[in-house]
Amino acid sequence: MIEIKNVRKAFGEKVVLHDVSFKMEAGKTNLIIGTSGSGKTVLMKIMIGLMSVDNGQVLYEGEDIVTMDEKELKLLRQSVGMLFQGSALFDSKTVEENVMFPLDMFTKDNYATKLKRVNEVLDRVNLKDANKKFPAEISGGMKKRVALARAVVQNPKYLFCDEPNSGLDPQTSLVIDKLIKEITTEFNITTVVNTHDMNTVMEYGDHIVYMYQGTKQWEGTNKDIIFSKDEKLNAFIFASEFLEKAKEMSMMEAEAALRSRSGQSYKD
Ligand SMILES: Nc1ncnc2c1ncn2[C@@H]1O[C@H](COP(=O)(O)OP(=O)(O)OP(=O)(O)O)[C@@H](O)[C@H]1O
Repeated sequence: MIEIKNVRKAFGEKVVLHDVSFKMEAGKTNLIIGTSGSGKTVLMKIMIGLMSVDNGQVLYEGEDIVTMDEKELKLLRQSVGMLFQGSALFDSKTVEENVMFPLDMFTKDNYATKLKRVNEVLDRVNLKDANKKFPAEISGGMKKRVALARAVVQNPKYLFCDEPNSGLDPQTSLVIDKLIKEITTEFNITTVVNTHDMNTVMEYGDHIVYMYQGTKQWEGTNKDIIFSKDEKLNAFIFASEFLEKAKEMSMMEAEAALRSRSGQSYKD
């Protein structure tokens, strides 16, 4: 579990995070959502220890990373996997070499052991027979899967995904979301996803933190969102007519279910 407690961050006079607190639990897809400039990226960088805080704590299983030195942070980062926007693969390395990179960096395993692990994770993201291909030779969705394989190759306890669906079509996005969700549950990872994708929010939002102008405006699950009365959250989530309609329909269905449970007819 990762817990953020009373985190404040300012750049000069400008406060970009005001007293933010929340918990991200293991085995859950924890999402951070919010409009552009609301502080999601800064929050993510702080959670990974790439940016300092002015105030507050960032606790990994109760251990505050704010007070850790570089050596302790480096050790912690070995249990953290990261999936960046745009995949961030090395163009001059093959798929296999890209996925093996963290093992080359952080382990002393021999090649056969590393290759076995690489093949396991490539298999897990449904990417067999792509080992010798270069990033330029594969699709955007495949690149994301390679990047995900690389992010989990060291069996991380924590997984950070920054806009994992950026640049992908809706169907491929769903494949990536599903994989992230499955891997999170399967290996009981504390996964934190920074996303703008409403499909992800509705489908995989086990726990959602909505950021508004540097404050945590709302927190809940994808099911709670449907019934939320928070005007700022609603304006953000139901900005499209399609989602507004979906909300209305869900409300009607829920109402009908409640009425039938209490013995009333839906036509009442
Ligand atoms: N290094 C920095 N120096 C000064 N201001 C910064 C810095 N990094 C971020 N900010 C400011 O902090 C605020 C929050 O930025 P952040 O990148 O976290 O937003 P975001 O919610 O991730 O936006 P987006 O969805 O567009 O990526 C913005 O006003 C931004 O200009």
